Amino acid sequence: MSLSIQNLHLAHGKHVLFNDISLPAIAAGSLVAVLGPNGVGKSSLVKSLAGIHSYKGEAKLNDFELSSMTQYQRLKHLGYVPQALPQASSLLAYEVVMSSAKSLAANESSMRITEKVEQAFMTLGITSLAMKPMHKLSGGQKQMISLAQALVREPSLYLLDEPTSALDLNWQIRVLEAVRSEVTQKQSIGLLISHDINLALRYCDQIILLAPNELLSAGSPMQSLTSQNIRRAYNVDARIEKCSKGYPIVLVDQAL
Ligand SMILES: Nc1ncnc2c1ncn2[C@@H]1O[C@H](COP(=O)(O)OP(=O)(O)OP(=O)(O)O)[C@@H](O)[C@H]1O
Repeated sequence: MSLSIQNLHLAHGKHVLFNDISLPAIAAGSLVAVLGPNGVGKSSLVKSLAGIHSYKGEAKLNDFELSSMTQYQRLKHLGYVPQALPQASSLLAYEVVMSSAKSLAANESSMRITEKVEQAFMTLGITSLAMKPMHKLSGGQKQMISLAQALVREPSLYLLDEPTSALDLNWQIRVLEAVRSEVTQKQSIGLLISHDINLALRYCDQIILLAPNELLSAGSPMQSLTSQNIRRAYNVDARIEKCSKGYPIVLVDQAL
């Protein structure tokens, strides 16, 4: 499986976000960070791939043009986790994840669906939330249920719009380790929008770095996140160092 994006043009009416962006092919098993400053078009890019906004150009999962997919094919192949948290309701978290699993599973036994739902809660380490009503969950807990709704459908392509923005330090690591291992084990592909460069450096194979109207770089984390590129994208002076555990980290010296 691979994701290919060629000559992509994204706009909201007359407001052009990107013109003619092409990326190196993204292979199965890759987790790819989409980074860049506020308002640059990260969510718009992912929403376009998810079928929420239109695009011009080519965005293919294998040979399948994403914009030509039916609603059912999108449900089957794409795991979109939006920035917005799921709605508060009296439904149990378990029921919310179950309904996501059932939306696809016409040919699966109810025992198999139940196994998948339980597995999604276990993968994320959130079984203690399963029997809680959605309106009693915190923001971060709701965010994890939103991710469980995507995981349970075992998509080929995850489109994750800041999936750890509401999570504390411990849960950010646990959730990203779960996503990383899911993508590797199932040989799916993940696009992960984030403002946390250090998490992206730690968990992603590739980084797409965006600046206004421009793809600054797309490649390995160390290729993409040079001081020069970070400066151009975010207007800050920054250094890439290694922490005592050997992970690369970005240290910001000052905003310019
Ligand atoms: N539905 C829409 N209609 C018109 N303009 C939009 C729409 N959605 C987003 N925009 C505009 O497109 C630009 C990119 O927005 P987008 O949400 O994609 O940015 P982003 O990089 O994800 O930002 P952030 O990091 O702040 O979440 C912004 O200028 C925004 O105002």
